[in-house]
Amino acid sequence: MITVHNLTHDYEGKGNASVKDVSFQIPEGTIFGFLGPSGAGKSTTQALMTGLLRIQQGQVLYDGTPIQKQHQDFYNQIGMSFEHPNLYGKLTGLENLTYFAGLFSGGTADPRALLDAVGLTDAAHKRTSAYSKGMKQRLVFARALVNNPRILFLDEPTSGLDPATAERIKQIIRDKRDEGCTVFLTTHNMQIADDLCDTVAFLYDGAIVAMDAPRNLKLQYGEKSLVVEYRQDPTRAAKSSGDQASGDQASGDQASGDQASGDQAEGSGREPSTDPSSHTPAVQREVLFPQNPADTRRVAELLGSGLIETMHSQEASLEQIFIKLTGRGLS
Ligand SMILES: Nc1ncnc2c1ncn2[C@@H]1O[C@H](COP(=O)(O)OP(=O)(O)OP(=O)(O)O)[C@@H](O)[C@H]1O
Repeated sequence: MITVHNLTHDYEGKGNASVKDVSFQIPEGTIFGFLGPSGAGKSTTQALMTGLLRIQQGQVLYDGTPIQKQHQDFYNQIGMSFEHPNLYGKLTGLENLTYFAGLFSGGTADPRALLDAVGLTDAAHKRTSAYSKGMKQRLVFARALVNNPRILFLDEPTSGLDPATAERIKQIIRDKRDEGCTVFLTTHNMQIADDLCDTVAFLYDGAIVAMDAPRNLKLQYGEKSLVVEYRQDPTRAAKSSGDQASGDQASGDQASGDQASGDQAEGSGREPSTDPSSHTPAVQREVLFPQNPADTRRVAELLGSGLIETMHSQEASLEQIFIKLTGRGLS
């Protein structure tokens, strides 16, 4: 269990603290997401938790023991990956990992297996100065795992990665958690947090403004919305079906109009989404909030129109909740 208790840090001692009375607990074998915009105090908190910064006020305890009293062996048990890769550019990926593994006194993971896990086998013998940003990012992530850590500190582990690679890294993080590793993950990315974290804390201007499981935050602060897809134009719909009933072909204008908008519509639902040859009218999409009286009237109106194609409820995203609580987004 990691316990952070009333942590406050003022770099310049001028009363404008970067971290303000921050407290949380992270049970073993869980993923804790620390979310906040740039300058919120995430890195400062992480530096205090890992002993990189001296604690001025408050406590950081690992299984009840303050970090200041941890034995040197404590550092054999933690892994850290930073957003900005710090690698030896003249060494290959494999050499970087092998060198790093040699710094730990406990058992370490096989560097080749780690390279394989993050998709860098083919680049194992390439100097890291020639790696792309994403490759460096993956190597730094692999390096954080080299000492089979019990606690992982991850800073934006998937930023700049393509979706498939990001998914691969996310799965490794989940696997580590399932093996009992405790993960402290700092990010701006609410989707990653939602996908991975057991608990998230929203940090804003040095203070925690909300903290809970993503699902609970959505239940507590999130406003559900209704996504309604409906046929756009009843007169066109009537005309079109009338034409069909009478055996007429649609006019050139009608057909080309549907074609143009139908092309835009594939998958989005915002624009017409029909086969132009079917004469089915265009489909529009609206997001409505039932707690808003005007939106409730609109839902009733659409229901009464008989034009609705689909309707489903949608949960608020963590990003929307963060904006609701702080008045600003994460980027
Ligand atoms: N060494 C330092 N000296 C003085 N102020 C600092 C120092 N490091 C950070 N700060 C200030 O502390 C505040 C929090 O910074 P911190 O780097 O912890 O934020 P962050 O949430 O990690 O931001 P980012 O997402 O951009 O990394 C900022 O106002 C920053 O300017």
